[in-house]
Amino acid sequence: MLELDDLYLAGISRPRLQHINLKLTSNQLIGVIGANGAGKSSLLRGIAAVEPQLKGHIRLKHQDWLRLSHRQRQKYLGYLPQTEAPEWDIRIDELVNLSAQVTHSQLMKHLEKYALLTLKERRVSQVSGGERQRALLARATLSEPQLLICDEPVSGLDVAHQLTIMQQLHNHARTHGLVLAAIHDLALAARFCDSLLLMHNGELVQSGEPFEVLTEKNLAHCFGVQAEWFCKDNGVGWIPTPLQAVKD
Ligand SMILES: Nc1ncnc2c1ncn2[C@@H]1O[C@H](COP(=O)(O)OP(=O)(O)OP(=O)(O)O)[C@@H](O)[C@H]1O
Repeated sequence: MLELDDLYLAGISRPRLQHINLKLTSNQLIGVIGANGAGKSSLLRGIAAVEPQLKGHIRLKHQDWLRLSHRQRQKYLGYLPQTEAPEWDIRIDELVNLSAQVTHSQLMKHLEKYALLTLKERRVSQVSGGERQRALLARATLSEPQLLICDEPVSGLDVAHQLTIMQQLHNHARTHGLVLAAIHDLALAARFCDSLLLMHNGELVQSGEPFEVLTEKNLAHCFGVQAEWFCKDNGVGWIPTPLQAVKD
């Protein structure tokens, strides 16, 4: 469904993205992982076509994605940037329905799915950071996009909402297409994602099933930690330890 061919994005001291080649099939939830500054947002912004300096080729369903008009891309794309502070202090239901413009009953159903029904009449300035994050994700998914790109969709959410949102992203992938999400919580990524893309210094170090990627070697090289993993029922957890002693 999505093909990335030699993506490159220049940076200040080093390229933000280099030599990114990848083919992704539909109906998958793909987690993009890596340490701070690894290039996760750069990759997602590049695919969302909001990085004008990006070099290389992207094909979505065999179409030259970067050459489509903004309007043509909007038919396929839902994008939740890393930090989006809404420009207008509008009501939550207006914010969610800003781009898709669905019917009242469709909107209510969607607000319920994202636990926003009781907040729908509040203004953006009258909700918490996590509630606003849920509203922005609800906005990105309202048109049921075939390509959904979310930059840290669960950062700042409480644990119950993290689990709900990860399950919804998984369901979205199965029903509508491809979902790419940058995720810092590796246990959540391992539990819900079909595949992981591990970024380091602007390069794609490895892609594959979660525990093919979350190896001792990769965790040490890309995150500077060693890890002990444990699985119970359908949950996955880990205890990371820094490789270098923390200085006082
Ligand atoms: N506009 C920019 N111009 C030049 N370099 C940038 C720009 N934005 C980010 N960078 C640099 O590009 C590299 C990758 O940044 P990016 O935001 O993609 O990382 P990330 O993996 O998403 O990190 P984080 O987990 O901290 O959000 C970093 O070294 C960063 O300092």
